[in-house]
Amino acid sequence: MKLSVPLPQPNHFLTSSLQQWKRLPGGIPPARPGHHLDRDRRASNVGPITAALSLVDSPSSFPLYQPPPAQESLSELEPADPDFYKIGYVRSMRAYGIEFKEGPDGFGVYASKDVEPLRRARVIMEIPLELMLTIRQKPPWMFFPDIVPIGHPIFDIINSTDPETDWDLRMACLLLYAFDKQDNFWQLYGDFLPGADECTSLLLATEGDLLELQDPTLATTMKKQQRRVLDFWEKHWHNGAPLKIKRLARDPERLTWAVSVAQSRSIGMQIRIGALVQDSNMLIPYADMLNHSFEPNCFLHWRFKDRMLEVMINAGQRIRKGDEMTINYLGSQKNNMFMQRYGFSSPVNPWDAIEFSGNARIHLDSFLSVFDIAGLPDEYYHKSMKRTNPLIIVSTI
Ligand SMILES: C[S@@+](CC[C@H](N)C(=O)[O-])C[C@H]1O[C@@H](n2cnc3c(N)ncnc32)[C@H](O)[C@@H]1O
Repeated sequence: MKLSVPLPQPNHFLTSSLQQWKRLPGGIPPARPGHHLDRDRRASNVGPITAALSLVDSPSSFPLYQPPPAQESLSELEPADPDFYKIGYVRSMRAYGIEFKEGPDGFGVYASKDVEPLRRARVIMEIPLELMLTIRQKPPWMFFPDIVPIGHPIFDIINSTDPETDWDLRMACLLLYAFDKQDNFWQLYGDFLPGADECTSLLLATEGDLLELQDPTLATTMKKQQRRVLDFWEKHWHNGAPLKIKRLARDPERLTWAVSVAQSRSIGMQIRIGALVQDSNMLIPYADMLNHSFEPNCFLHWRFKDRMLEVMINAGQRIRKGDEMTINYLGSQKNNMFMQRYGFSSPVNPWDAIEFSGNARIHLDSFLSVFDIAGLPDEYYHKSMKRTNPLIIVSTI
């Protein structure tokens, strides 16, 4: 009999280090301890990046966030210049009524005020395209913003990847390149990303950790994935590689960390740039702080007209101050898929089924109620079939 039941959550990866994170005034995530880059040095290099945090309690002193002098409401947003990226103008990220802080699942996004249910979805974050790392899913590879110059050797490395399977390697290359590129926003944002010791991704797990999963199939899959990343590093980061490649990932651990960030924080999305609709992989700063729920109160929406990613509260959703804002990462996937990509599983995953050796597939809920298993958390007993919340709604405006 083959059982597929929720795996234990590997929160031990997170808990010890998370205790050290302190909330700054204004609810802005502080830089994580032990981050790999020198924040002060980079802060002095990066001039034009700002984040407008309307409705957040109070401004933070962290240089990444320079709130505007006056508070703005949604109706007062200035129209965006459609050519902003051509002229190099960097727009701000804006947040409304939320704060970023530490919670049981690492950093998360929390409501800083009550929100009454509205008939229409309501914006809580706006993130402009030029702050994201975006790469087209099919060749010819295109990047937004166009940070990789054609002649740069990282472009050849990206070009060598398998278009079908290696989106995460491409994104990791782009991320490492962005960290290295002078004045790039990601040099600052890197301080907000979890370090290798904080990331729950199983790509970073030791052999012993993988054995503890008690899921040989998942352990084998993860070992193959670790090998794939290592092979990629050995192929491109060899002794003869140019210095500008070598310094991006001096050791394989650095590349593995970047791939785990790519896997656990990026999303696939269809965006329209000009007349072209592009399937893209995107790392979206600030939105990547949203944790997962099977009953999310938010969703992501791409606003075509000014190339903004909006995080929106579901229409009709009541929010209480302090509630965590969540999205559904994968829709109707089982826990092994969540474990594989994000390094966590959920005891309330409505899509996890118990498989028997015959043809029968019994939903976990039915199994638990039929056999009246006692002593399990209440969450196991929920009966309602969850609706699938689409992660992204692409506007047709
Ligand atoms: C996109 S990031 C979200 C922000 C992250 N919590 C942080 O500290 O930066 C995804 C990671 O958050 C954690 N996470 C998100 N949702 C979770 C959940 N429902 N249960 C446990 N961990 C979760 C996992 O470590 C996952 O790999």
